[in-house]
Amino acid sequence: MKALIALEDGTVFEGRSFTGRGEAAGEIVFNTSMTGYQEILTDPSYRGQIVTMTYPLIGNYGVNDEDYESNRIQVEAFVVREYQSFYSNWRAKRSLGDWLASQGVLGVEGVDTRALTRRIRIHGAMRAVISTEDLDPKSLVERARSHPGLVGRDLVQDVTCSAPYLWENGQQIPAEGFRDDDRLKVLVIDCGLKFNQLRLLSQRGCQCLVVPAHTPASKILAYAPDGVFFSNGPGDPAALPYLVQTARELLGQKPIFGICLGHQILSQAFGANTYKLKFGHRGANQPVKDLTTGRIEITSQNHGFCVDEKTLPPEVEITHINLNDRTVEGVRHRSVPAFSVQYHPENAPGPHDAVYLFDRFIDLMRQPSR
Ligand SMILES: NC(=O)CC[C@H](N)C(=O)O
Repeated sequence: MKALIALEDGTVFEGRSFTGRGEAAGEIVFNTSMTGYQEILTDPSYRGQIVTMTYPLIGNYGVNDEDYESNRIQVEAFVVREYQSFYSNWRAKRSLGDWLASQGVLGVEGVDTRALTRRIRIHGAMRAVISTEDLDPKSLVERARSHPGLVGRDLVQDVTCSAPYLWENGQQIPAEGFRDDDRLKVLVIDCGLKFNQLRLLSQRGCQCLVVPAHTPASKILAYAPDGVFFSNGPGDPAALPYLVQTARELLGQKPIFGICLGHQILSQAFGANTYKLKFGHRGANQPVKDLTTGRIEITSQNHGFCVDEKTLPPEVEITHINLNDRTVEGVRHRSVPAFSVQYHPENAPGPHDAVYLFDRFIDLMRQPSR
């Protein structure tokens, strides 16, 4: 079935749906990972976005029961060069196409994804509409132009959990507080988190209580955690003043670790601003330098906004930079226990180079003064 993708700059690409009829709108972005589509599709940070993969062959290892990063497919639609319905992997349970269709998410193949990616790289991430229903290019371009886009939108409220839960043995268990045991208690603020963050904290002996993004600092402190973690999440970090306020109130009270959107929230609590990158960083081989050790790490990334280096106050140190474009990838406060990174050390999908950051957080929580 024919499908069209119309961008706000008037460009129209043609492809074929491999999931039946459908239509979606959002910001169109590209991801350069060669594998990991199951984790990418379930990453809540992609809410509001149509994702295209630069790797040309997608679907050949199917979809399994383990590699979910949240409870549903989060992207608005998925665009590939060549979809492979014949899959082969010992863990696979279903095809990518069946899985997308079962959740009503449009998948389109046969698209010139090199041209599409080049367009986004040159002109920036754009609003787009993708459809099998409306095949009139003019009307689709008009509709892409009237889409609200991401800037100024709080998408966290669409993806955060509705009630607190404990993460125990890979299960989400509704809970009103921590269990009384010897494990370190990590209060996780769910801005659209990826499950691998919980898996890695649990593997390191932490008990994780996940709470909705609107939970105020007073309530967070009443849970008496050993540390607070701000997760990744979708949309514009500048549209989340309530989360910035929470982080500000927690600074100096508890050790804090933030990932991606969590890093952007923490940086704003430090007094910095964020801005939108032209086309963002999305992939599994972004080079980052840890300025505190001199080590280079290859990282997994997915973000379209960034912390403005010029607005960071002197009491905050830049700990990591991106070696492709020198943008800020990590910060830490010089006097209170709070640090964060713009990339995804939970590595799902992606290389494990940055997993040491979870150990840094644990060390911070274990320091006797706290
Ligand atoms: N993965 C994330 O947390 C993304 C953060 C934010 N939505 C951005 O695009 O920059």
